Amino acid sequence: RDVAIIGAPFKKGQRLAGVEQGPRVMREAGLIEKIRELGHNVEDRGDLNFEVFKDDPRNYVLNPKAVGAATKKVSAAVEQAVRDNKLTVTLGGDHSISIGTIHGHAQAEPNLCLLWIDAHADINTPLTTPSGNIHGTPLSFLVNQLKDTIPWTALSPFDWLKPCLNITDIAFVGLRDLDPGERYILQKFNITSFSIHEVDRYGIHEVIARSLDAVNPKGDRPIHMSFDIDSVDPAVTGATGTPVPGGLTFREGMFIAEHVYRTGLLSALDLVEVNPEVGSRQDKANTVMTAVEVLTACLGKKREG
Ligand SMILES: N[C@](CCCC[B-](O)(O)O)(CCN1CCC(O)CC1)C(=O)O
Ligand SMILES: [Mn+2]
Ligand SMILES: [Mn+2]
Ligand SMILES: [Mn+2]
Repeated sequence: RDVAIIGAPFKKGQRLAGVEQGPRVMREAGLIEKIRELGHNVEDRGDLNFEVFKDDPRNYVLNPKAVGAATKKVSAAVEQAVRDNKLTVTLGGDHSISIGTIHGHAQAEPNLCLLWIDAHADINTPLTTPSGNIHGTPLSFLVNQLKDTIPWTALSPFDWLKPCLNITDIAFVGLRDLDPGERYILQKFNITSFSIHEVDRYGIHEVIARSLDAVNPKGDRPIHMSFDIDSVDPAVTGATGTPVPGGLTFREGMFIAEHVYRTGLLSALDLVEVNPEVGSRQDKANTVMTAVEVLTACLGKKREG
């Protein structure tokens, strides 16, 4: 396949500095070359430039202008790459960028299904978010069934955005830290979700197989996978903004990636929330290495020695 890499050095979906360095540190770890070594024709489309907004007062959520403008750019870039028939990889940056990656992907592939690999559901609405950080809310902006929970007129920077996902198109893997509003939404809509408890109970193969069976039963839908590095255990990936103990092992993360690659249906992929300024130097090295390994496994690298 032809692969396009898009850098989204974005941090305004949350409060910590450093997550905007994600694309740089993943490239410096040789990501592009490692993907090329797999035989792919890789086009690095560089980093998107995001407009800075001086006055960006909180309006339910933090940095609405910055996030609205940035995600609009991300959407256009991902849409173009998918239309160019590229397997499109977007490097974050915080998880708010997925408002753009999924919207853009859906313009070109309306029948997509979504795998959300994360310690968190990121489905708070602007009214339920406990932090105001948009990286905890991206799915509420995208899902048809939640469109009436968004104060669209107040959030005019998002007026370009039309919900494009059915809540039944989503499967969560790795959940272990939900807010009350999120728990309510997951239960109300009976969303397919496999927490770490289920990973322990069924094993990762069964969990990813059931996830795909739920959202792509006929194996005929393009897959969008949004991989938050904090889905993996912080002992392995401590360089991230919202670490939660008891996450996926390195091997479980790799298994998810390998299994999704083998469907042959992966169409767009996000790797987000790598923050090299959080934790120790060892945390940074481990986190960047894990991110790069997961990405190359998504693109066909096999653990066979
Ligand atoms: N659910 C959180 C975390 C979002 C993480 C976004 B990411 O993209 O990294 O998945 C808040 C989580 N929770 C709030 C209460 C605290 O005691 C513990 C953290 C939120 O701020 O919405
Ligand atoms: Mn290729
Ligand atoms: Mn997370
Ligand atoms: Mn996330």
